[in-house]
Amino acid sequence: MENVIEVRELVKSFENKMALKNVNFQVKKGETIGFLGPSGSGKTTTIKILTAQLHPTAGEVIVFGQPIHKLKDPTYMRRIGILTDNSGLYERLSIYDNLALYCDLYDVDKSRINEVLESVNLIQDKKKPVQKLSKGMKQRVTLARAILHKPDLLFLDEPTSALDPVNTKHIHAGLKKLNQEGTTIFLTTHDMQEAEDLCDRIAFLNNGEIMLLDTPRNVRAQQENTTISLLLKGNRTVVVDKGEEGAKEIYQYMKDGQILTIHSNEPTLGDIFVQLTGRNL
Ligand SMILES: Nc1ncnc2c1ncn2[C@@H]1O[C@H](COP(=O)(O)OP(=O)(O)OP(=O)(O)O)[C@@H](O)[C@H]1O
Repeated sequence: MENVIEVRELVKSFENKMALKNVNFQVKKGETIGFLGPSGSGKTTTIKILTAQLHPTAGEVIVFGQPIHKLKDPTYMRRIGILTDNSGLYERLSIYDNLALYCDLYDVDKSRINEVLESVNLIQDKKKPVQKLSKGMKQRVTLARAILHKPDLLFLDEPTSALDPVNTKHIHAGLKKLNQEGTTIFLTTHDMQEAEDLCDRIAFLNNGEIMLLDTPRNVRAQQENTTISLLLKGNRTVVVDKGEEGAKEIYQYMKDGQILTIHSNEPTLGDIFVQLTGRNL
């Protein structure tokens, strides 16, 4: 399948700080890929390079089959949507009018505005001026703006960082729909659950290096889940190893009719990140 993004040996240095160190990855058309990492690991720098807001120090970055500097060309810019925390919204204009300006810029029919406002749960608020909105609402307006023109490639820098669980769910549903309609999505997040819900593949980024890049299922499968929890009569929980000794213990409890439930203790993606990097997200 066609690669929408190709990154080879990417390096980015700021003065004496190396923010990205020999980063390599590809993103296929129609994929949703997530970059996960703690603060300062290089997530935003990666997005800024991929959207031609920053120059790489070294390496090759290809988007839509073209070297990155070509992205400044309006033909390519139209194919991209970007959500960052730098909103650039017009504070005195209403939500609707902010989006209407973008419709003119991107040559999009204004009927699309209500559609995107539904998908970010803001249809009731469309007449409100941006300056009266909460942080989470502003984040949803910038997301609406990023998807207004149904981009082929959407970059989302922590898309739900300011949102409550209800709106997060709403946004996730909207993003899945957009992805099903063909938009390739590149997102960054601190949130493991978000990565699992949305991403076909996830990259663990630590100190500017990709430690692991795979499907959430394969990432989990690489780690041994070493224990099994047994809930016994009398509300007692026992944790046993998955080896022969554990099997003997389980057999004994079963024989004695003690076991109420059994479940294996799968590590979460968060646990795996800590195992790999020694750092929390
Ligand atoms: N313009 C800049 N000048 C100097 N250093 C920078 C600049 N931008 C980023 N850095 C440094 O590069 C590293 C990576 O930063 P980046 O913003 O990409 O991290 P991040 O993973 O997005 O973090 P966060 O989750 O906090 O947004 C950090 O050490 C940061 O201080």
